Amino acid sequence: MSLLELKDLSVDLGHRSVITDASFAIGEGELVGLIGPNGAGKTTLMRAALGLIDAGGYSSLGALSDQQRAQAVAWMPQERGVAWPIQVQDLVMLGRLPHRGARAPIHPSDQAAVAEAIDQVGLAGFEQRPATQLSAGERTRALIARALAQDTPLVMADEPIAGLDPAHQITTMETFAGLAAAGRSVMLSIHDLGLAARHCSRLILLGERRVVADGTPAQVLTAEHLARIFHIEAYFAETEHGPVYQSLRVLGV
Ligand SMILES: Nc1ncnc2c1ncn2[C@@H]1O[C@H](COP(=O)(O)OP(=O)(O)OP(=O)(O)O)[C@@H](O)[C@H]1O
Repeated sequence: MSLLELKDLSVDLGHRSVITDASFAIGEGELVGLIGPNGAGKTTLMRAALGLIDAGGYSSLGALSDQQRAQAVAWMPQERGVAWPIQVQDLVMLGRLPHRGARAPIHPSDQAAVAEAIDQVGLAGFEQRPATQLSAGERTRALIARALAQDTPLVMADEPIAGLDPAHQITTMETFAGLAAAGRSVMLSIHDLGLAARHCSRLILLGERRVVADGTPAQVLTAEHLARIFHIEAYFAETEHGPVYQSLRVLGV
């Protein structure tokens, strides 16, 4: 079953074409890394898929009501600001709103989902801390927890591991891989191609205003794609530790 289907999705911003004719589907059990240089259109593609900005073509999420969409997909935007001193447990509980409604009492299953999500991001003990008193990385993890607590078939996250320390980058990717193993799916934009290669089951490469490649890390992180789209040379190998990727040098410099 497709959790997201895009057909010929096209976006113009400021009278400029940003994405043309993006078509792909995300099924159950996938961890999809959306990669591409700065400005390639990763955020734009995800926001258009969610129906947050106008786009041509078709997104399967586009026709859903706000509540249906919030039950189908958890969205973690790139902005990490929390404007008021809400406690971490209450911030994460906001992820339960699509299921219980704003006025319904909190059910033990909501509390269990929140506690599990807080534990998954390593914030146990921070439940009553105001989110405004967290470090940037801790706040990012609280927002990941809010998306996890939403308990949706699909999670879409814009650079969720940016700013996290190495251990939390790995545990976050492992948490996402765990969701995929359980039949849910995650699509995240990501600049760390090493972690993308290691943890994602599939990569979608954006460049030249379109989907340039879509496949396994080995199929997408080819020398030709890296040179043409990222202007870099890199090392990539399937090893006993799994896929290993390292950017080496900028080409033409
Ligand atoms: N409101 C806007 N009006 C005009 N152009 C915009 C607008 N928002 C974004 N853009 C442009 O659209 C292009 C795609 O931006 P987008 O944020 O989707 O890229 P990205 O791949 O997510 O980049 P990054 O890796 O830097 O986060 C960029 O060239 C950007 O300058």
